[in-house]
Amino acid sequence: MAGSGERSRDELLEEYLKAAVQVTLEAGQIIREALTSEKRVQTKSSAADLVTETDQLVENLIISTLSNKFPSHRFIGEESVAAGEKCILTDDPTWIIDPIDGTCNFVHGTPVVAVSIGLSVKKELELGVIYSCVEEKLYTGRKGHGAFCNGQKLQASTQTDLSKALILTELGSIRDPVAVKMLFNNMERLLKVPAHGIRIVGSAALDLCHVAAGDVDAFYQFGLHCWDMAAAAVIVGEAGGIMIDTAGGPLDLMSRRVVAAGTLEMAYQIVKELQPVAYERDDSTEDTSHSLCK
Ligand SMILES: O=P([O-])([O-])O[C@@H]1[C@@H](O)[C@H](O)[C@@H](O)[C@H](O)[C@@H]1O
Ligand SMILES: [Mg+2]
Ligand SMILES: [Mg+2]
Repeated sequence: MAGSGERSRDELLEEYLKAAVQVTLEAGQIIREALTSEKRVQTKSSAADLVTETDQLVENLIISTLSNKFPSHRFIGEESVAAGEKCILTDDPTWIIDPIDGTCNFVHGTPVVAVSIGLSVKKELELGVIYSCVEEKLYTGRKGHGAFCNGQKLQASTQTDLSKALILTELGSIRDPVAVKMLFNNMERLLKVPAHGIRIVGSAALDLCHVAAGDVDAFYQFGLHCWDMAAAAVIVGEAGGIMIDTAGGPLDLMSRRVVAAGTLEMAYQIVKELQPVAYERDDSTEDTSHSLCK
């Protein structure tokens, strides 16, 4: 039990959640105000993998704010990794940050953009905050304490039949013809079941918030990153949903692939239909660029 001077683990996690919410709302306002302004756009792993000065500014704001409050914490940020920082998870409290999820939407002024901040402690995802900046919907989840959207408790879908499912996915920023063909093949296989429908909104984090809210039945993607999934893994789990690997095993945060659903039965039916698209892991240190999608 913590002494009177020390805070309990529960109190610390509450403090971490509060700090994440505060900086997320601040970041969301910056993004909302910049949505329709002139942007300096650069590309990363492909001509469709975009980054703007707002992504970088927001990530710096989040990291500087949280590291000032919690100097012993570590950070995995999408744009810091793009600038060469390592994407390695240790036992230390680690914030996993996507400053703008939906940057392509942001570049085009499409109002489907989010900030996503997850926290891992001893390699366990403990809390997540995702802010849909234009809708002003704040999704939060803390392990063992439920998931909420603007304070309303979230409950994932109870649908167990793939032929009655509305599914979300994302195509990512890969434009290699073979990989694109494989991505469409997966959609075709699901539509042949037939699933009710497939939708693409351009933000994996917001897709996963829809799974947590129960207004879609499932989401899957090959090619997303740990920062797209970290916060959402807590929010979906706390809403009674499930996030697993596309091969059916437990979620592997660094694997670049995921199936999320309101029920395990739904997730397994999707796993059965999917053909794998191999991407280089987020934490990969070998040079596998010749054989895997980036
Ligand atoms: O880059 P970003 O906007 O943070 O994240 C986006 C992901 O949320 C989405 O799943 C993927 O399809 C896009 O290519 C992009 O990676
Ligand atoms: Mg993202
Ligand atoms: Mg991003």
